Amino acid sequence: MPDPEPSPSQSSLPAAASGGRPLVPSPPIPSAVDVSAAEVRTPGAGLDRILGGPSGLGTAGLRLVRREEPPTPPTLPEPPAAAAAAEGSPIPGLYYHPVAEPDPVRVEEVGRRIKAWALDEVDLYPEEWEQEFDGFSVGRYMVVCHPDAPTVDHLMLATRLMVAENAVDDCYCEDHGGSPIGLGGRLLLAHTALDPLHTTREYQPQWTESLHADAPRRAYRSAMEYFLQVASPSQADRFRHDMARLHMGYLAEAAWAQTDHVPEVWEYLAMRQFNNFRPCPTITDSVGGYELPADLHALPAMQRVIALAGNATTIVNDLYSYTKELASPGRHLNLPVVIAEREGLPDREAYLKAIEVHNDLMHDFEAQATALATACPVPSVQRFLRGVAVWVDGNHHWHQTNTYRYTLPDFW
Ligand SMILES: CC(C)=CCC/C(C)=C(\C)COP(=O)(O)OP(=O)(O)O
Ligand SMILES: [Mg+2]
Repeated sequence: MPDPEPSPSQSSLPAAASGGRPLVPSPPIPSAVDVSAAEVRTPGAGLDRILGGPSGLGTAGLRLVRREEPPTPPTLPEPPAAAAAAEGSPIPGLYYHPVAEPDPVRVEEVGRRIKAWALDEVDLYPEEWEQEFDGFSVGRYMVVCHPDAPTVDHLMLATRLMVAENAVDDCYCEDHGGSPIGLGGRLLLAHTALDPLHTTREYQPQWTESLHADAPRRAYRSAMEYFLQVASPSQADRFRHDMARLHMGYLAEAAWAQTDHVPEVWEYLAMRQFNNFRPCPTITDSVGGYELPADLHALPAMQRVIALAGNATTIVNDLYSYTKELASPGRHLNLPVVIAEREGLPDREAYLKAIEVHNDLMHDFEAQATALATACPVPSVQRFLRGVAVWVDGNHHWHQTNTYRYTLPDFW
């Protein structure tokens, strides 16, 4: 992967590991000073065991202190007057953190390279979809979500995967030929582009050929091939697991659409925990050029932080895409729509309640992340938590400023 690297005018993270200040005025990870002990689950005994390392005969070399530490990230920039420059308005009452504008040099380079990949390497879309592809502004999205990526090559890992994930959603599930009918089969076969089929010599070639059969599979296959050049086996496996979660969420949404079923609010939230941005923030270490070890990623406290972060980012999408989804054919479920239907609230009240749900998720995410960062003073954990928090903030920024795609309802 060649990298004519534009000099980043923005980079960050983690405040703790770099000794610098955070790029965004976001939660004080890893300082837990403002979190009441009653609100936060203490990371459990599993953490003590991992931090202590194995204790049996001959295990001294396996202790946590022997882990390779993440590289020190680049120097932090001056905080810009970013929010003022951003297009689009934030949702009134939404709890979020403003971020620095993404480095325009990186945005342009990622935008140039992703278009070349889409057109020349995976033949992603027909000419008529070009405006929509450009309007998605995936370069801006990924640069703002990964300010600590050491190179544009690293950013491209996230960018290709983001485009591929959206191609699957659009072409298999939603408004570019998607349908709930037959979705399970399509998703499973596409999933094999991430998690390969191991079969007999007779059938292997047909499977290999199938990975070129449509744009979603070409995109998944290629994006994963690049990702595997950088990700460790456990990072790759983490990603596959998160993608399986995502596909399960798509299937539940589709099943409800097929029978025009509106789930209860908690059931909708359960579906949306799977049909979720989670696979994007959880590659923050691969994109940052370091690794959160598998046993630390698997900690229940880390899993809770990741789930809360993913849920907050995804409800942000429900809120910003509300009018787009109301205008789409049929009934498109999102949190305000489900609250209105299931709790008998007027649209505006339901929307305002959905904002509160989002804000509660954000506060809980920050409290749990702070508690974990305090309990687990390991540089890769600190940096990963910071990376997830910045992804959450960058995701909000992209939704707020993507006025090509999203418009706020007239509720204020
Ligand atoms: C990038 C990625 C992993 C996406 C998976 C789930 C997904 C498509 C979203 C969380 C976005 O939700 P939605 O389909 O409602 O998107 P738009 O509102 O149409 O932008
Ligand atoms: Mg949406």
